[in-house]
Amino acid sequence: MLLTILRKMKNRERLKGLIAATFTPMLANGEVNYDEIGNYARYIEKTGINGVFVCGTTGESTSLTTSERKQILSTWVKEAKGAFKIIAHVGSNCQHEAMELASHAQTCGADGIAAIAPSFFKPATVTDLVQFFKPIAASASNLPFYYYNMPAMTGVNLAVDQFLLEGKKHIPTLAGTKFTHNNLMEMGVCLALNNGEFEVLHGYDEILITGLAMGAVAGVGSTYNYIPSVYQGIIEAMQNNDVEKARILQMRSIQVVEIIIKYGGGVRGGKAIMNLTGIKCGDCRPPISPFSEEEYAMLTNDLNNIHFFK
Ligand SMILES: CC(=O)N[C@H](C=O)[C@@H](O)[C@H](O)[C@H](O)CO
Ligand SMILES: CC(=O)C(=O)O
Repeated sequence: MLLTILRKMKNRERLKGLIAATFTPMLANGEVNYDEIGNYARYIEKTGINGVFVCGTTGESTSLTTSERKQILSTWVKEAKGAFKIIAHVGSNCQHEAMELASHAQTCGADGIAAIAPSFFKPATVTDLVQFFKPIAASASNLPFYYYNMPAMTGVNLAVDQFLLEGKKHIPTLAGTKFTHNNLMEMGVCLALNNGEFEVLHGYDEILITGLAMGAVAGVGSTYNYIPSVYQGIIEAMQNNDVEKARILQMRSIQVVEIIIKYGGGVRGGKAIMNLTGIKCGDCRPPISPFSEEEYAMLTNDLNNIHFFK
C-alpha cells in the first residue's frame, strides 16, 4: 500500500504554468451560484490556464459551509471535463472537516489537495503542523498534498523547508507547498531541497517574476483569472531569458494589483473585476462588504485609465 503510494507520487505529473484561484460565484441573496461555474469553466479553458485552485482564499472558503465547498468542487470537476487540473483547497481550522473535504475531493475526482494552516489555535511547531495535516492528507491517499503557506493571513510562519523535510516522513503524498509569502530565500531553499524533490507553487501574482527566477515553474493566483495573458507572457519571457520583457509585463500586473488593493484587495476587488469581464461572480460574503454602483463606476474608470479592456 505505502509502496504503491510512493511509486505513484514519484511518477506524478508536476503542476506547470498558471493555476487560477477561483472566485466563488454568488447570487444577490448571498447563496452560491453553482450555475455560473459552467460558464466560468469554459472561460478558463479558453484562456489556456492550466488549472484551478478551488475554494482557497479567493474562493472565500472560510465563509462557506463544508457542504457548499463540496458542491462547488464537484461542480468544477464536472464542468472542467478533464480540460484542466483541479486542486481542491480542503484546509480548515477544524481537522475533521478538512478530512471530510479531502476524502470528498478524492472521491469526486480532483487532481490534488492543498490545505492552509489552522489559524485560530495555531500550531506552535513544525511537528504540530505535520500532525495536523497527516490525517487530512491520508483522507485523500491517492492525491498529491500541498501545504498552503500564507503567513500574512494565518499568522503561522513556521519554516516551510523544515515542514517539507519532516512532513515527508509522515505524509507520503506530500508534493510540495503553495508558497504565498515574500520570503524568497526560504522559497529558494524549498526549491533546492533534495535536488528539487518538492514542487513550490508561487503565490503572490505581483512578484511572479521573482518566483520564476528562483526556479518555480507554476503559480497559483487570483489575478490569473482576468489577466492570464500577462502572466503567460511573463512565463514565456523568463523561459526565453528575456528578463526585460518579463519585467514590463510584471509591471503591467502591478498596475492591476494596485487597483484591486484600492478596492479592498484580491478577493473583493478581484470579484468586481470578474463581474466586469463577464463572469457573474456577484458580491463577497460578509464580512466583506458588497460593491456599490458608484464603486463599479470608479473601478471601471481606473481600469480604463490603464487600458485594461484593450
Ligand atoms: C490573498 C490572496 O488572495 N492571495 C493570492 C494567492 O496567493 C494572490 O493571487 C493575490 O490575490 C494577488 O497576488 C494579489 O495580491
Ligand atoms: C490565490 C490563492 O492561492 C487563493 O485564493 O487561495
